[in-house]
Amino acid sequence: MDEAAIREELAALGASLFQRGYSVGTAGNISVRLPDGYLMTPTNSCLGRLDPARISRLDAAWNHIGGDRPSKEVFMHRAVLTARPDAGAVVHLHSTYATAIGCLAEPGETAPIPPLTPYFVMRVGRTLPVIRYYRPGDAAMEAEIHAAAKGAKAVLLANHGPVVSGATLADAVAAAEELEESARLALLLRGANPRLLTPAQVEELLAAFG
Ligand SMILES: O=C(O)[C@@H](O)C(=O)COP(=O)(O)O
Ligand SMILES: [Zn+2]
Repeated sequence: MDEAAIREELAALGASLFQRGYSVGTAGNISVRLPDGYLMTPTNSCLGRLDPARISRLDAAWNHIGGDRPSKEVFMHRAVLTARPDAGAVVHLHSTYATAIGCLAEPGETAPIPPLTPYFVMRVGRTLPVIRYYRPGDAAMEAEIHAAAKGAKAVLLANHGPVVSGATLADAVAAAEELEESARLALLLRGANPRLLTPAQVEELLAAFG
């Protein structure tokens, strides 16, 4: 896919997330890896109304070289995309249920959402490290997210929201949606002692789809 097509896809998927309530106002940001740099949603932009031509362009060293000023979360996205060379995109949301889990979980926890359904394991994996609270845009978050993302497709920022990677932009968006629905299920079933997938069932899924 050429850059123009990726810009169009980014705007279309941002709008889709926004229209279905995964993002409200100007919350959230998305980045996509290119052969010679990155695309990133502009700071203070609404995911529902992205103009493909104004999406921020960064070079391979993460310098802003075109489009509107990039998201203040460059450090967050750089942390994941440098930790995971196979990742092609990163989606950060303030989606309600995942963020609620991020307000309940303790920083350092690695599985704040239990393995309730196969698709969560297939899309997000076995672990979802909880990163301690940092002010949005704080460069200090980069090292902790980078270390955690080496072993996890997604991380959960305490009192802030999820950061999800995928091989492609479509994969990252699908994983972010699945994470949100799994968080919703987990909260719905909180205290109800639901049956979880067994470790052997999780292993089987990871071997087949991980
Ligand atoms: O929570 C925040 O402030 C940011 O993480 C965010 O979601 C939106 O920031 P920008 O991408 O800079 O608009
Ligand atoms: Zn945010």
